[in-house]
Formats: sequence, C-alpha cells, structure tokens
Amino acid sequence: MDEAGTEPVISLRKVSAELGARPVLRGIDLTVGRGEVVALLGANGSGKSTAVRSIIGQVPVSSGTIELFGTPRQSFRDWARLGYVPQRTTASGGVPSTVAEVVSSGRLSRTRFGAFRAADREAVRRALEQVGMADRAKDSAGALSGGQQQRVLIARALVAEPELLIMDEPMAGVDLGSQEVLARTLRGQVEAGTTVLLVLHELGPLEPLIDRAVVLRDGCVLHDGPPPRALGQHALPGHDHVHPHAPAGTGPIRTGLLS
Ligand SMILES: Nc1ncnc2c1ncn2[C@@H]1O[C@H](COP(=O)(O)OP(=O)(O)OP(=O)(O)O)[C@@H](O)[C@H]1O
Repeated sequence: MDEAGTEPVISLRKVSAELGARPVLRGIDLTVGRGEVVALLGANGSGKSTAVRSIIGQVPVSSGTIELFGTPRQSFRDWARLGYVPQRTTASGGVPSTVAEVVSSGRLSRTRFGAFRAADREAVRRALEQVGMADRAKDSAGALSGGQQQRVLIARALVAEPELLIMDEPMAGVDLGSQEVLARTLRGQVEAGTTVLLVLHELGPLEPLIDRAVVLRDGCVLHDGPPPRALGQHALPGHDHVHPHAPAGTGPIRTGLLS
C-alpha cells in the first residue's frame, strides 16, 4: 500500500499513441487518485478505449509516461492489484466454459502455482453473488444474455479483489435490471475504497458515484473536472454517439458529449 496516500494510482503524462498511421492519443494527461472514481467520456472514436488499453499495456505509446501505483508501466508486475473489464466481447470467447470457470480464470493471479484452495472457491462464489449470478455458476457462459455475460466479466475482474478497477463501457448493451445490479456492485466496491476508472458514453445510473470526469475529443483532453451536468442528460441536440453494440436500427443515442 502507498504509505503517503497521495500518490496517484494511475498517472498518464503527455501520452501519445498511434494505431496504424493514425494519431489516436495526442498528448493526454490523466491522473486517478486512490479511492477516486473517474469517468472517461467522449464521442465515438475520441480515444477512450485506446487510453485505457494503453494503461494496461495493450497499446504501445509513442511518447509520454504512464505510471501504475507509482511504478512506470514497463516495470509494473503486480497485475493482481488491477481488475480490467474489456469492452464487451462474449464472456465465453467461443470456448465452452461455465460461468464459474470464467470467473475462476480471474483468480489465477491470486493462487499459488494455479492451485485452487477453499478460499479461492469462496472468492468465486462471493464475486458471483455480488453480481447476482450465484445460481448460474454451472451454466455455460455462452448461453447467457449480453447483460448476464457482462455481469460475469465484472465478477471475473472482482474475484481477485483488485485495488483498481478499469472498466470499458460496462453498461453498454446491458438491460435495466443488470444495470441496476452493476451500479449496486460498483457502489459496494467504491465504499470499500476501490479506485475506479470507467469508460462511459453517458453517466446514467452511475452518475452519483462519479467524482470526476475526463472528456476526450480527437485524442486530446477537453475537460477534466466535475462531471459536466449536461453530459448525462442527452441535452445537446446534434451531439450524437452511436454505440457499437446498439442493436441495428436503433439509431444514434444522443448523449450531448461535447463532440
Ligand atoms: N486497431 C486499430 N487500427 C487503426 N485504428 C484504430 C484501431 N483501433 C481503433 N482505431 C481508431 O482509433 C480511434 C479511437 O478509437 P477508440 O476505440 O479508442 O475510441 P473510443 O473513444 O473508445 O470510441 P467508442 O466510443 O466508439 O468505443 C478511432 O478513430 C478508431 O477508428
């Protein structure tokens, strides 16, 4: 643990990244302090996913520095301290596995030599309970609805009891019931002191939990401060965000994301 209590959990300074020949992040600064809940907002293609993927090392940066828990990302090894929920793909990944198996995979970083003990099995049960999926543990992950799969992916991130949770659009394509479960789960995490960085396309039901919002536009930070009021309320006509997971034919979702 950080003795001083002031060291940021995530720190990006002047980070730039290119995908192919395209500059996607253009010198962004982003700091997340211990216990903070920060929303990363912005229009489609503004660089939100690329920013979080650069933090976890999935996207190389061309300049700037990234630190996790005060350690330069290149030398950071303590990945069990971090839980990551990617932008939703299927929880089963095409491989037939049960809900309990998917969640157990998130616990490997906490086991000794991969051997599961009673405490690990208990952690899996608890994580599934947190997301309201304890009764589905033996079901095939591929047979679940999108919202249920998202709950399983969140349980997989929580099962290692991370200090930092990074989630890429956790509410995307998730039904109202699951959204409420996820908001409640996240509230529990925040109350327990977990630091959270969330990519969102609107604040929605998570708004009361958000301490600060960072809005990206075209790979640059447009706003860093209190969550802009208008952002959650679909307020500004003409500022559309088309969600990649939106069912065909639903049209753009208006979010007023200063795009
Ligand atoms: N593998 C890739 N190769 C080239 N360009 C890419 C690649 N992945 C993403 N991009 C481009 O990078 C830009 C930023 O993408 P990114 O996914 O970070 O945006 P985002 O803000 O998360 O968008 P969304 O809200 O749609 O998820 C987009 O213009 C996108 O087309």
